Amino acid sequence: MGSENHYQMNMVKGEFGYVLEDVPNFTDYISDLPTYPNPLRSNPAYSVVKQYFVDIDDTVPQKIVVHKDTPRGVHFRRAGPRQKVYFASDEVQACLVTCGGLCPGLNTVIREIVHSLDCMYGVNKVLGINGGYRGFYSKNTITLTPKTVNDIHKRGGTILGTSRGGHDTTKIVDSIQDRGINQVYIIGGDGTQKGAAAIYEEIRKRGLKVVVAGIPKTIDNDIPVIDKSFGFDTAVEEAQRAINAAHVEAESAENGIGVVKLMGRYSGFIAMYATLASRDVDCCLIPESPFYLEGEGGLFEYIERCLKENGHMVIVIAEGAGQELLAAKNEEDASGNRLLQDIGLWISQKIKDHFANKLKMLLTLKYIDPTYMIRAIPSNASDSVYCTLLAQSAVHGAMAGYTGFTTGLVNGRHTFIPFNRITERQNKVVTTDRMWARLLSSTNQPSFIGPKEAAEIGKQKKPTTQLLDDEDDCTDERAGTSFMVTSLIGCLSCGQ
Ligand SMILES: Nc1ncnc2c1ncn2[C@@H]1O[C@H](COP(=O)(O)OP(=O)(O)O)[C@@H](O)[C@H]1O
Ligand SMILES: O=P(O)(O)OC[C@H]1O[C@](O)(COP(=O)(O)O)[C@@H](O)[C@@H]1O
Ligand SMILES: [Mg+2]
Repeated sequence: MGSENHYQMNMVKGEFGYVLEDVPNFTDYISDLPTYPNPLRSNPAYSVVKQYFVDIDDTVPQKIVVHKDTPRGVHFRRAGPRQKVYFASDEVQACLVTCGGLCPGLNTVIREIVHSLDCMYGVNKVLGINGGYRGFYSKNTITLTPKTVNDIHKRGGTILGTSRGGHDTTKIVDSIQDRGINQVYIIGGDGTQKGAAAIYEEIRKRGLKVVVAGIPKTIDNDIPVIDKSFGFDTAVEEAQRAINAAHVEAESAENGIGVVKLMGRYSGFIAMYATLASRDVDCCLIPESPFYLEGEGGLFEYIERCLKENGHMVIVIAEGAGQELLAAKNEEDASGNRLLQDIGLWISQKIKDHFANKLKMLLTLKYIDPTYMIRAIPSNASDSVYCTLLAQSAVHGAMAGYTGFTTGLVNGRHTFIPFNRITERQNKVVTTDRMWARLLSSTNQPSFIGPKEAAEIGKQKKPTTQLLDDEDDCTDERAGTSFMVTSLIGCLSCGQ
């Protein structure tokens, strides 16, 4: 076994190409810390469970489809309770913060962290940071108890409030130190996890016994490595209501077109899965698949054909799709995310103009943008269970002295993932994978790829049985996953 230590990740190499991308632990930078038996040993609910504690050597492979001669590949540390913990119950002062855009399930995660700390580890000092990162140094905290958070999972949004921008590492860590906080739970997306990594690094530089644990939140499902993010199922489900409405409107009019814009700044997962689930959608446009309007194989030609054949059609468009067709806005939000133009409005106008002016064809187009209605609802049943497990994993990891990690589901198993793995790239729909092919075959829409490009892609294609070794690689089975979308159609990221 060889090992390399970095601030954000400990890399352990074993036989047959085994690699463990391990998360940091207090023991990496603080010596002689006392440990305590895990209080769960005497918890009546859990003490009867056989093998309740996770073995120190348990790891989860990122790639689970293998050939007999393929290297074992990258593994992540399995989440779950450990025999020993690094905190006495009354020593813990925890805090929670939610950052970035809203997502169904935020309140569920908050509730479950507070409840897990209390019921599993006897921890009852938990603070809520108000209004995202800037709340650490500019707002009062709120006390969170099992009683005060008991019903919050039934509400959308976050009881703590959230914000973009305002990340000031020094001020945040000063505030953590001043308040005597030693467990920081940070719930947020890619930007938030980058901020969490910076906080962890500063804490480590100062040599503090303070855990930084991330819980990945992204309604767009744009965080890599994990099977999927909480709130995603809920968003796909809620999007059905908008698509149904668009379909009803379109079907009821002569040459009716329903256009629905769904979230997805850089990744079209919600649009793709909402389309696959609905079966009423005739065209799905996502950021990863550029499209064009005019000419052979273009969108206008396809719309004309749909209207001739069916008398109506439904188009789903992700908010980040086709941005290259619009004049760039060159504006950013407070977190540095590029502000997008309203592609739904733009495309609706283009379609109307084309059919009125060029084809002299009468059509009725209705445009629906349900973005904030979808984001604001509470998590559905499947996401709520997922939120609970993520929260419990974060608490188990923190109590066991792990830090600088994000909890996440990898191949249906809960794991601790180093921050840099989560923040180094974005998860995107791979349009050369099977899931996008399934979508194209279900809608019958054009691929918007010219014959020349298709030939190029064909040339690049690896043999179908070859296992992919690149980082976008994914696996066929989501072992043990009972989630609606994943278990029905396969892996969210690669479409297998
Ligand atoms: N590179 C970064 N370094 C430190 N903090 C960041 C970084 N990017 C974003 N943040 C902070 O993370 C928070 C949330 O980021 P944002 O991009 O709005 O949402 P999300 O986390 O959902 O992607 C903001 O407070 C922002 O200032
Ligand atoms: O209007 P806001 O709050 O800036 O949010 C809009 C953005 O939020 C999102 O829902 C996701 O944002 P996050 O980066 O916070 O996860 C995007 O789909 C959308 O572009
Ligand atoms: Mg983001």
